[in-house]
Amino acid sequence: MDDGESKKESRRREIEGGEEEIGAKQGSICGFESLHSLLQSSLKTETFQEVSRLLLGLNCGKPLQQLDLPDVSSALALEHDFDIQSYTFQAEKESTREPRIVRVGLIQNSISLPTTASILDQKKALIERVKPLIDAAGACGVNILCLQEAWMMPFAFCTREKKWCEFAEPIDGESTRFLQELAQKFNMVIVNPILERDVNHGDVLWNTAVIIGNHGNIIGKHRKNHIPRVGDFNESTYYMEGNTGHPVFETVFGKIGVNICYGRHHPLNWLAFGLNGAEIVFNPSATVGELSEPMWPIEARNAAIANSYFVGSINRVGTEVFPNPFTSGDGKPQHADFGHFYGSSYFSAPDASCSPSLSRYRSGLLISDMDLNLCRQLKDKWGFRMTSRYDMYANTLSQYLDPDFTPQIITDPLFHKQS
Ligand SMILES: NC(=O)NCCC(=O)O
Repeated sequence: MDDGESKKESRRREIEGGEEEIGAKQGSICGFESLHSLLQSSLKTETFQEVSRLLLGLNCGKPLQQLDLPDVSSALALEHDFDIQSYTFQAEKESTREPRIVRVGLIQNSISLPTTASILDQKKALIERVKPLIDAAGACGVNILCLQEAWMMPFAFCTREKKWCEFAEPIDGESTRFLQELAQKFNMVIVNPILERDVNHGDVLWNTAVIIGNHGNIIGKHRKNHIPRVGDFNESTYYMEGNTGHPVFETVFGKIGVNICYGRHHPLNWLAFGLNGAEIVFNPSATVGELSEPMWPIEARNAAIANSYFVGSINRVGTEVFPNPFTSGDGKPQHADFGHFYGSSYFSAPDASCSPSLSRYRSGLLISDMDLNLCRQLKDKWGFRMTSRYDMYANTLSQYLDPDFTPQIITDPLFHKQS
């Protein structure tokens, strides 16, 4: 048994005998931070390589390479207890275009204070939690960074209590001002997902992503298009479906769009960002294991393939407990937490490759270099835009929207006779 194999064997024994340790790490997968680390530690090297090829795909015919990060970022990760990982997606060399390599970062985090702390203290603690992760991204030269959905608050929408509306802030509010400084300092585009208070339109609320340019300027905003009405996701009690369409923001580092959380279940939402020319679409999310975990590794990856762009998927981590128990009309006993937010942020590429995901229970920073030339290379290879038959679907959709629509069903003439 070589050294690597014996380490794996002893880890396996540790896991098999270590139920206590497993239970102690709430949110772990059999004691591991992620499915990837479980497989890596549990399988023989060659078996793991083959499993990875099938699960994560290949980029330019090779497994995804890891990036070297500066020591300062690893030191920050150690000091502030966060997961940090980095990869690089390559493209084929072209004769007429230089590579367009951009370094992209995703941040997932847990809340820092209990939900019973004062709102001001909770916000301050979240800023303090996220700051070292952004500093690490800055030290690594990240060009575009995206935070998780409504990162400046606990995901309190399960409760339906209106006191949480106090977390809302205008587009140029506290979190934007905090990030504007860092955007300028690190020459970084930052996507800031917030609960927005629209002060110019009667103080209404939205679930919004503010796009901050690398000079600290506000480039624009996008409001969540699809609002969930599933399980404890009672967000429709707080805000309505967005009214900003599918904007793509042309930044100095590339064209980006933001498909906020539940929008990832809607293929047309992904499509519209693609039609508007997005090269990277971020999916800042807040979702829990019981509800959506089997969907998580599929939907964004499928969108990246179908639309020939990169996707950065982010989910918060941890279990958030609220002062008053709630129910959500699903017959379940009243409860005071939302379930476990399973993190697992990851990148997907247009060539069907994807990165391993971040921890299932720790805050983390995922960094990836991506050559944006890969988008057009995949369009040329697969021709999805050319073969898409949009005219046919436009027709079907407009027929469907007619109140007198009848589905196009051709019934077997023998079917009714048989029954
Ligand atoms: N935040 C949010 O939209 N969550 C909905 C649940 C899901 O889409 O998995």
